[in-house]
Amino acid sequence: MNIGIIGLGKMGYNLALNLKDHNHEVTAFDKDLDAVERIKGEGITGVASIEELVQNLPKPRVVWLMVPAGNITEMVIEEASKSLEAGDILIDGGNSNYKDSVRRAEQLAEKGIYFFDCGTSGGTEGARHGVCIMIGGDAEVFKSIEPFFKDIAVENGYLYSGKSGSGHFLKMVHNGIEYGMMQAIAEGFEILDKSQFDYDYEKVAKVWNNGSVIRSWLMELIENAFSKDANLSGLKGVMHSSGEGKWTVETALDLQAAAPVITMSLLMRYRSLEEDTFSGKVVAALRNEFGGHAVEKN
Ligand SMILES: O=C(O)[C@H](O)[C@@H](O)[C@H](O)[C@H](O)COP(=O)(O)O
Repeated sequence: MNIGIIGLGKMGYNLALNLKDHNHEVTAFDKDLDAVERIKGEGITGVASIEELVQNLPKPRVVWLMVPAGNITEMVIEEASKSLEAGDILIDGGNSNYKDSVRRAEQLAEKGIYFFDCGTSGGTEGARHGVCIMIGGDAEVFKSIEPFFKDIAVENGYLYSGKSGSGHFLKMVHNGIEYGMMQAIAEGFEILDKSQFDYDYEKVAKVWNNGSVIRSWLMELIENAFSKDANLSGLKGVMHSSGEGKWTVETALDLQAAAPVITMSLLMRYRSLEEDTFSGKVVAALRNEFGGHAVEKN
């Protein structure tokens, strides 16, 4: 089958190769023309514009976006929708906010274009060799593109989750869970690190990965990280976030769903971005005022 890929970053590039491995005819575009040149070297058709990509595909066209969520996705969809026609299919495989996906599906439907919001998990390795995908959009049209998902996903690794928005909503909650799981693992190692015992963290992660209740891919990844840097001393404990955790917490609040673990793990990420905090100074000052407790000064 034919498919166009827009966005040849780490995820898009690997997805394009994964699709090609499964004998799909891939046409690829990225504004970084070096990436286009590189993928041509892999035997994939590379083009110099979105318009050319659309023209290169047989109708009804299937175009998969793999670009950063937010403004870039918005601009690329606007650009692609100028060339796409009624009956064509646009898949957003990025981490878009589900509310944007609901709106985009409605706007594109006015032109007869089918939009699928597609949460893609598994990192770059997953994109290359077997991904996990959650897909929202038209149930009937989904059947026509299901072979793509079946081919590039791991076994049982794709789900048609329902109407537009449901794919990105599911991915958002998945990422919220990811925040909480990572934070719990991190806190466990923090306690070990502050204890009187002298643990080898790589070995700890390894033993936990063999038969324990908390064995997991995340534990394997941290085992791997400890194997490269035994105490992670080369890293700063600064935890950035790209929005999905925040949206999960906002959604939980809107729905009055109690989600303390995910919420706290998001707040820990924000806290990690600051060297010192004003709130900390305020509490220190209050303790000093009412109890004469010691403060540390700059
Ligand atoms: O399932 C996945 O493969 C991940 O969830 C991925 O999609 C995520 O976007 C990034 O790992 C960063 O997310 P944060 O920047 O929010 O931590």
